[in-house]
Amino acid sequence: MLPVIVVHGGAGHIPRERSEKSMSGVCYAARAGYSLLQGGASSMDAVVEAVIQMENDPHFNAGRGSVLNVKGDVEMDALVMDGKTLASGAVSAVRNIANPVQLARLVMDKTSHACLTAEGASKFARAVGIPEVSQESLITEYARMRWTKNLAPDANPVESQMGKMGTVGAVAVDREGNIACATSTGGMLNKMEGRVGDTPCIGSGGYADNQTGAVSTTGHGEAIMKVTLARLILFHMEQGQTVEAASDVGLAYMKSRVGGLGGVVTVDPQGGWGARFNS
Ligand SMILES: NC(=O)C[C@H](N)C(=O)O
Repeated sequence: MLPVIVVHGGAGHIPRERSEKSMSGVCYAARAGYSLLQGGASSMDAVVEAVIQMENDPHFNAGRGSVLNVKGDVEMDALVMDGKTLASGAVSAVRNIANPVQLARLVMDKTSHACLTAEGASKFARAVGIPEVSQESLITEYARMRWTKNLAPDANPVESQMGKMGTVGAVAVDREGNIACATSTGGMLNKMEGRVGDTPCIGSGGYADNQTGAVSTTGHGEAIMKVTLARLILFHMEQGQTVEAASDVGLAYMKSRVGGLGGVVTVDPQGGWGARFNS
């Protein structure tokens, strides 16, 4: 079958001066993943490659460019899931690495666990030879500026969170019909130290199942977790809804039930795809 990849760079408000760079960043990532798929690579290889490209791009809230926590530090979450075996790997609250999605994949491939967190994740990264990078190298001037602005007494927390939804993710179906998802984020601006969002939690930040499809989510993590948004959308697809309808129903439920805003990219096993948001 013809392979498909769909990527997202978050569903928040993008300031006009950053929109061109965000657009070219997602296009570049989609092309990088798609050229692997065209060469016969697996959907897992493709989604990881696409997400690495966006983690390396400072215009997104993932890897370099991540938002800062309350202490002004970067702590990142990432997830991968393989729809053939339902294997998954994740890292949460991890520091000092450039590509958390790569580490999430190694958790899946090289451990018997589904998620490693904080210092344990860093130790694992060292053990498998992932180079350590300085916190400074992950922090952009823009992230620092938003953090400082958010500390001001007249800051508008709703406005500043909406600007911070540039989590990245991808879903893909390869030539063999295997499906995968990957999601990576710096989380929410000003989050508490150690806060873990939806992104590394299977069913919330993403889900992939060859029998139904795959979803990668972005938005307010605490709301996404309340409704397990990715799995909820796949449930509606199992009930016969199209990719787009199921995505809209899931997002609408999150909004009406818990007031949550966000966005998703979704694929089905036939290569049908959707990119929907309510933010
Ligand atoms: N930008 C985002 O999508 C944030 C992410 N979902 C989180 O809550 O950590």
